[in-house]
Amino acid sequence: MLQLPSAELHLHIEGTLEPELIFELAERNGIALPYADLADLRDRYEFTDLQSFLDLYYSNMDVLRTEADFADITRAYLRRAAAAGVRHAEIMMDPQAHLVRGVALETCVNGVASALAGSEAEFGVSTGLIAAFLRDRPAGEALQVLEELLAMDAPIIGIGLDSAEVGHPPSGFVAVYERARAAGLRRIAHAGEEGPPEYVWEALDLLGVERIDHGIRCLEDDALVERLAAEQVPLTVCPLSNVRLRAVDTLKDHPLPAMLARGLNVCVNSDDPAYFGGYVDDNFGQLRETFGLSADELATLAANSVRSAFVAQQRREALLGEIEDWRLAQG
Ligand SMILES: Nc1ncnc2[nH]cnc12
Ligand SMILES: [Zn+2]
Repeated sequence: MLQLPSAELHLHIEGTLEPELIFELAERNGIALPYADLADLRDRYEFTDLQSFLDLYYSNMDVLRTEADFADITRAYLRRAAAAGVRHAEIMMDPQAHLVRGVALETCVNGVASALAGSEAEFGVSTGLIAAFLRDRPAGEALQVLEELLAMDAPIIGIGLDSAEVGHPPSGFVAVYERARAAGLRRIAHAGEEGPPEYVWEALDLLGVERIDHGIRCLEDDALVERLAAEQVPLTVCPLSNVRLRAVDTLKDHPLPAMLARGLNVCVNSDDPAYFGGYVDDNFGQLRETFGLSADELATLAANSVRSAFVAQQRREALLGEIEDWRLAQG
């Protein structure tokens, strides 16, 4: 296993729900699953686009009911991420996906947060929690949930924007991002995964985001590439996700090498590892195999992740030191 120290900046906690845990939680909560068995569930992990994945992702979340469920899924991710070399994780959660099912905000936030609180001691992984809003639901609902998160003093460091991208541009969420900025929160958004380069421009110019999640379609717009490179805007790229959601045909066709060649600030992430065939070490490993990346190039990708993290300077420097030690140890 490739144990490159890195920061994982693009990870949906609900996307770490492994098939075995789905069955375990269903039994614990007395829920009848619409699958005959594990094999039947696994057979459904074939996606044609983002929406075909989202349908299964939202459906499987139904097993998450109690604070303990949210704590367990988070602890399972942290254990696996630590084994993958992740030393800092900024974790998105989708509060609206739980609220619409009748699960209280406190239940999901406190469950995830309780696991994160013990993460450094238990797994050596520092963490941050990011509330992501669903762009295919009304912006007014997102603003109301943000107000509730602020009122309950939820331990979030920032906000994000995810779910079905095409037809739901960032421009609809200006008020949400303005409120987050005023509250001192960090701001990121998915853009340019399936959506056009215009959505990346909007995320930067209208929402004031500090990082772009995915951003791979920026390559269709030279002026945008120049802007992203000049400002070194972090792009949290998820190679195995892009293959499984058919944004690219195969990993060989992935634009990551082209993005690096254009001087973009790219890092590697797993997005929804339980659904896309791998955690961050699998992403690094398959990139290395496919593109013949050198230890120096892998270390650059890892250093990009640490430099792009919302983390204290002292922690950042310690992690950069670990990456340099890893690079030197590769010979
Ligand atoms: N890859 C992805 N794109 C948009 N929304 C998501 N929610 C979970 N994973 C996502
Ligand atoms: Zn994502």
